[in-house]
Amino acid sequence: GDHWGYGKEDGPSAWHRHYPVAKGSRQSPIDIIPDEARRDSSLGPIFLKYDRCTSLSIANNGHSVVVEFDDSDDRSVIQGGPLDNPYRLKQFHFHWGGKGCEGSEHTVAGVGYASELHLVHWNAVKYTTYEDAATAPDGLAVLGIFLEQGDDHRWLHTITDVLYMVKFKGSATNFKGFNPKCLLPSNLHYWTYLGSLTTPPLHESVIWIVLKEPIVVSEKQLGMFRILQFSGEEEDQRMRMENNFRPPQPLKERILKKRC
Ligand SMILES: CN[C@@H]1CN(c2cccc(OC)c2)S(=O)(=O)c2sc(S(N)(=O)=O)cc21
Ligand SMILES: [Zn+2]
Repeated sequence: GDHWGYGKEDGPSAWHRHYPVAKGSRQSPIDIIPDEARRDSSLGPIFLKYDRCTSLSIANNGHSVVVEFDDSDDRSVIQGGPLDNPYRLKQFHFHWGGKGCEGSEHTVAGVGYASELHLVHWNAVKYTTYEDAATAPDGLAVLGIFLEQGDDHRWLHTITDVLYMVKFKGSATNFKGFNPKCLLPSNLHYWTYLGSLTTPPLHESVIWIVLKEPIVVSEKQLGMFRILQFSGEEEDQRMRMENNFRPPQPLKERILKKRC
């Protein structure tokens, strides 16, 4: 099983022991410095075609809460921006902090948000399976959306109201008819760079597209994420799921880009 986590012994600073790519040349997340982002005239707008998306389930995988989609055809894709073809939506999940402190993975000029939503897509044009795509340099496209603490988010309730059903690691339940379009901010201005999964296996296979505009959610809604447990129901050690974020990694020889 997964022998990694976010604790002192098994957390991000220890991942390199089992996953040496943790010290690679295109690791994620990064600290985004807006003034250093290079304008790129070849970057067009991104298009999210989620209208026919089919959510299937919501689950606690011991690292986050994940909503899985039917990715057996191109019914829900992201395209445009830095992408050469459409990438299929496979799942989305969140990263968050402890009481009132940081929680996002990417930071902006050194400042973190309370949480970060990741919509994971894969290149089904070039690769036959998700697993093949997840190890290819242009295999995945992850859309990152910051969550800022403030007023209640009307639609996030659809998710936070069912978290009690997936409290423990390994629990899952039906979650049909959810369209993540309702979690998007009003404008899709973005930064983009070549990076990796932010969790083991840390594959350097992700084209990151991080939206500039956060969505606003309430402290109460953020608190609902913290009823989740890293641990399974049978384990006697209760481990509240929080601070499940990797800190920013060295940019190295990469250039952060933005649309003109
Ligand atoms: C546990 N964390 C997820 C692992 N996944 C996974 C699943 C199946 C195979 C595989 O590699 C072969 C990886 S994943 O690709 O769904 C992603 S994306 C991602 S993030 N934070 O960078 O957006 C974390 C994870
Ligand atoms: Zn993630």
